[in-house]
Amino acid sequence: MKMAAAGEPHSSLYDTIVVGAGIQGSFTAYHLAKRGRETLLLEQFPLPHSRGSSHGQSRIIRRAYPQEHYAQMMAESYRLWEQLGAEAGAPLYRQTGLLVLGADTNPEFQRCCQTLVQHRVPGELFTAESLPGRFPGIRPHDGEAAVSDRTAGVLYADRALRTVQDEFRRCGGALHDGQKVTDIKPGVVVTVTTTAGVYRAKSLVITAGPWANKLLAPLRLQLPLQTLRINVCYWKEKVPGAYGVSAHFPCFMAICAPHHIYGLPSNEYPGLMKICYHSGSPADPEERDRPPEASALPDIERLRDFVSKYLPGVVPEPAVVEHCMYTNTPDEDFVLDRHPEFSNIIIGAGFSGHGFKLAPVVGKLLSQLSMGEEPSYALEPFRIRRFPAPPPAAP
Ligand SMILES: Cc1cc2nc3c(=O)[nH]c(=O)nc-3n(C[C@H](O)[C@H](O)[C@H](O)COP(=O)(O)OP(=O)(O)OC[C@H]3O[C@@H](n4cnc5c(N)ncnc54)[C@H](O)[C@@H]3O)c2cc1C
Ligand SMILES: O=C(O)[C@@H]1CCCCN1
Repeated sequence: MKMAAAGEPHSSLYDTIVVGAGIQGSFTAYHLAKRGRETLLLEQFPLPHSRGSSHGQSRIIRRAYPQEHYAQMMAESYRLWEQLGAEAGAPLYRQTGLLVLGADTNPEFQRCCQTLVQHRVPGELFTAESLPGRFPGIRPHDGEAAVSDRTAGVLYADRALRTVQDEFRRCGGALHDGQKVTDIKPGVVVTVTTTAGVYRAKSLVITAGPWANKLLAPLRLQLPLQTLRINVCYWKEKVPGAYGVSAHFPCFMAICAPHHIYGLPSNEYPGLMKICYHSGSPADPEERDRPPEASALPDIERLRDFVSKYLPGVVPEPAVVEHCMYTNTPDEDFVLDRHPEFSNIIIGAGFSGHGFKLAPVVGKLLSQLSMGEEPSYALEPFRIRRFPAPPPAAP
C-alpha cells in the first residue's frame, strides 16, 4: 500500500479521510482499514493528548441501559472489544460488575431492569435492606433499590485508544497527528486542507468531539450540541482498597436528579475511588484548560453530599480533580448520520458522556455509512433530522 509520511503530499486519492483521532474516529478508521480501504486519520494534536473526551485511564462498560437501542448494540460492542484485545494481546477491560441504584419507582431504573431481563444479562435485584449485606460499602436509602449487571466493568481507556490506533496502522492505515484540519471542500472528491498539507478522498468522516460544530460551520451545518467541561474527581478511601477492584467492589450508577452520579472502584490511583457527576459547566473546548470560577462548581458540592450520605468509607472531599469534555445533544442520543447536503460526508458527534463503550459499534456504523453500505443497526435514534430545524438567520 502506498503511504505518505506525515506532512508529505499524498498524490493519490484516499478512500476515506477521518478527522479526529479520539476513540470514535480511531475505531472508524480501524474498521475501514480492516476492510482494505485506504484510510487517513487526521488529528490536530500530537498524540496522546488530554484535551478532548477520550483520555484518562478508565471508562465504564455496561449492558444496563434504559434505552433498548444501546442495550442491543452493547452485545456486539463487548465482542468487538474482546476481539481487539485478543488481536493486540492485551486485555482492554476488567469485569467488576455494576450496580444501578435508584428509587424503585423511578421509570429509568425500571427500564434498566427491563432491558437486563430482556437481554438475559446476569445480575440480581437488591432492596435497600438486602444491598448492604452484599455490598457493605454502600448505604442506600429507604425506597431505593439496586440492580446489578455482572457483565459490566472498567475499560482501560488510554490503553484502548492506543491499541485501536496501533491496530489501524498495522492494517495499513495512515495516522497523521499534529495536523489541524483548517478547510474542507465538499464534492465527489472531498479536499481536506490541514496545517501541514492537502489531501483528497472519496468520502470524509468527521468525528471531532467537542470541535464538531467548528468543522461543520463552513459546511453550512450546526448541530444542537452543548460542550461541557467535566470535573473528574477521585476520592480517598478511609481504608485503602475497601472500595477497590481486589475487594470486588463494583462500578455504580446512581439515578439522581438532575443528573446521575457514578463511580468506579479504586484501581488507577491506589486508595482513590473515581466518583463523578454526569454533567459540568458549558465551555468552549479551546478554553477547557482555564480553571472555572469557584461559584461554577455545584457538581463538587453535590458529590460531597452524595459521598457522605451513601459511601461511609470514603472521605467526602475530592483528593484529585482532572478534566474532560462532554459534547451533549438535547436527548443525549448520539449523532450518526450523513451530512444532509453532502452525502459522502459522514458525521459522528454528540456522544453525550456515554460513547466510549460503544465506540467499536459506532466506528463500524460510521465506516458502513462512508462505504455506502446498509448500516447494521437502525439509525433512527441518531438522525440529524430528529432535531427541530434552527430558526432562519436574521436578515
Ligand atoms: C469524564 C468523562 C467520563 C466518561 N465516562 C464514560 C464512561 O464511563 N463510559 C462511556 O462509555 N463513556 C464515557 N465517557 C464518554 C466518552 O469518553 C466519549 O463519548 C468519547 O470519548 C467521545 O469520543 P470522540 O472521539 O467523539 O471525541 P474526542 O475524544 O474529543 O475526539 C475528537 C478528536 O478530534 C480532534 N479534532 C477536533 N477538531 C479537529 C481538527 N480541526 N483537525 C484535526 N483533529 C481535530 C480532537 O483533537 C480530538 O482528538 C466519558 C467522558 C468523560 C469526559
Ligand atoms: O457511560 C457510562 O457508563 C457512564 C455512566 C454514567 C454517566 C457517565 N458515563
